[in-house]
Amino acid sequence: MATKAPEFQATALEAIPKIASLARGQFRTHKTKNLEWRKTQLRKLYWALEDFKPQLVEALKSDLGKSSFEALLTEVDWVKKDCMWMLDHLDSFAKDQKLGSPDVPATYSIMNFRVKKEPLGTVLIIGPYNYPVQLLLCPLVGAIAAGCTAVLKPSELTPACAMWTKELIEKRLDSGSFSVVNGAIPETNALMNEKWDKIFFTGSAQVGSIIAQKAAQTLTPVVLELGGKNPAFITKNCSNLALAARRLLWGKTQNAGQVCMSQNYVLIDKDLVPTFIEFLKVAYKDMFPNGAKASPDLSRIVNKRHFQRIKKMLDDTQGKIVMGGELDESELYIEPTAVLVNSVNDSMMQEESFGPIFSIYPVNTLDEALNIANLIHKTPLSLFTFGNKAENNRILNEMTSGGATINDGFFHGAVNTVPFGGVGDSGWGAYRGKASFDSFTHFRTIAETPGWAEKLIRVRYMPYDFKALAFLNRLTESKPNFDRSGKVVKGFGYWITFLFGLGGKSAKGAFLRWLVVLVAHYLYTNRSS
Ligand SMILES: NC(=O)C1=CN([C@@H]2O[C@H](COP(=O)(O)OP(=O)(O)OC[C@H]3O[C@@H](n4cnc5c(N)ncnc54)[C@H](O)[C@@H]3O)[C@@H](O)[C@H]2O)C=CC1
Ligand SMILES: CC1=C(/C=C/C(C)=C/C=C/C(C)=C/C=C/C=C(C)/C=C/C=C(C)/C=C/C=C(\C)C(=O)O)C(C)(C)CCC1
Repeated sequence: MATKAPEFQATALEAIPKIASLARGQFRTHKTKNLEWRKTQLRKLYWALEDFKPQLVEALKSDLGKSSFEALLTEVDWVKKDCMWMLDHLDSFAKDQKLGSPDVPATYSIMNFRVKKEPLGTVLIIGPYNYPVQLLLCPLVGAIAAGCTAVLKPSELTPACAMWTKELIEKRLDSGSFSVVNGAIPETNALMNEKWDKIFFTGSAQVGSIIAQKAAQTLTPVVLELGGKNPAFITKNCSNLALAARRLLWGKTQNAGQVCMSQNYVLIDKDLVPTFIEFLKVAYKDMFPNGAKASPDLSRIVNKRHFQRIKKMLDDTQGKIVMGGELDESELYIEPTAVLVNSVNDSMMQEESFGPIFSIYPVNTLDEALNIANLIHKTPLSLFTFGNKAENNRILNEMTSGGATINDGFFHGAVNTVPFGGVGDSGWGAYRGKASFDSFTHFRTIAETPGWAEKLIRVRYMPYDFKALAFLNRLTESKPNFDRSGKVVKGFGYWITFLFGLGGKSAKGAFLRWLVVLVAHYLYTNRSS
């Protein structure tokens, strides 16, 4: 039986410097460098999540109206899987990486170049409200794996989750190495006044910019996982419009569309619009046979402020609601809603939805769709394509995004082991899978110069000797196979490479090469003078 979450309590401002200093002190003991120590923390986190599961599921219900199905699939079990995956791969990630060819030229191979994976140090992780467990604790898995100590700042908008997270981290993980500071802007500002070795921020672009500016003052590196106005493209060659409608509706129903990577708007060939709307309604009926409000699966909007923000987008639109449209503030309920619009300046195109609503914008051509999408937001977090192969490739080629899914809603972000991150103003850096480990790791290059090699490498010392330099260059410089206009020159080297590439590495290939050599030799020796 789950107990009710402790009442939300912000961490005392004067305690924050001590918490940060303790985490820094714990890092300086060097215990986190030990892989077994890190694994123990990951194992403890796994079991803490398992043991606090009922509390977290209930907290997600009370903070966001999240169903227990989603609470498990996308939050608690998600992070548990992350712990297990990291435990399985940590040894190989943390191992020194020997550097050889092509990184190290053969002439320097005696220096035993290698890359040592070092923890960055003590890091700050700031989380958003929409997936309060997953988006706070997955970065933590990366930080623990890399050997960092960490202070976490959950969103104050999900207070029950914030309080349980504090309890599970501080009761179960190494004391002082991992702490949770609860609170809002003053507490985050107090944290930002401390020196960190990295700040991992997930949230809005507006706050991300504040964090990045403050971090820049102390040259602290930041990862920013931000939002975006994400487009979906449906072309006239879309092979299954019903499936496109169903899958895009999914993107706006999970967590009531409070998913930073779900679509904001759909650019669709104008001839397909009426059928697409019909298919959306069919998919809606399938998912919510008794209406969305009665569904036990649909989350609620996190609070009145966000409810009003989403409602304003609907109030301000000049478009026509073609699916959904019901709102009930007393329940923070917003029905999955599609709005047919005809202007890029419409509120439904210009604002980030971050809720269960999206717009449909009819276009005449794919060129027009690409122009509009690039105009609305050039570097969104995601994009989705529903066209034929050539069109999908064209969209991916002509518009960038943090990640992308072909033929579905946000599936590229629905697997916990592949890298996830934004581009440009939708985010800096990536995590999940190995990227989580890398994100908190310093890749430190080490060289080791043997004493016996002194004579070989003395060219570097003064007084400089140009003859020795010329000799070194002969050994290390490669000749360009291109001329000043950038064209590849097919000289002797090219034909030799071509010849040796003929037929690949097989015996047949070797036979072919010798055949060419013999024929060339025969032709040369028997040429008419
Ligand atoms: N790329 C990604 O992985 C994700 C991005 N997001 C984005 O996050 C936003 C929604 O999440 P929110 O929690 O509302 O984001 P938010 O930016 O309002 O808050 C995020 C965190 O920053 C803190 N914060 C808020 N205002 C601050 C200030 N002035 N100074 C310092 N700290 C401050 C909050 O306490 C919270 O912990 C959306 O824009 C969404 O697109 C959300 C989830 C995932
Ligand atoms: C079981 C067998 C098979 C395979 C079955 C398959 C492929 C099942 C697929 C299940 C699917 C589609 C599950 C969908 C899961 C969606 C998830 C986990 C969504 C997660 C969303 C998240 C984490 C959201 C994050 C939000 C973020 C970051 C944000 O707001 O920014 C075979 C292979 C067919 C064989 C037989 C058995």
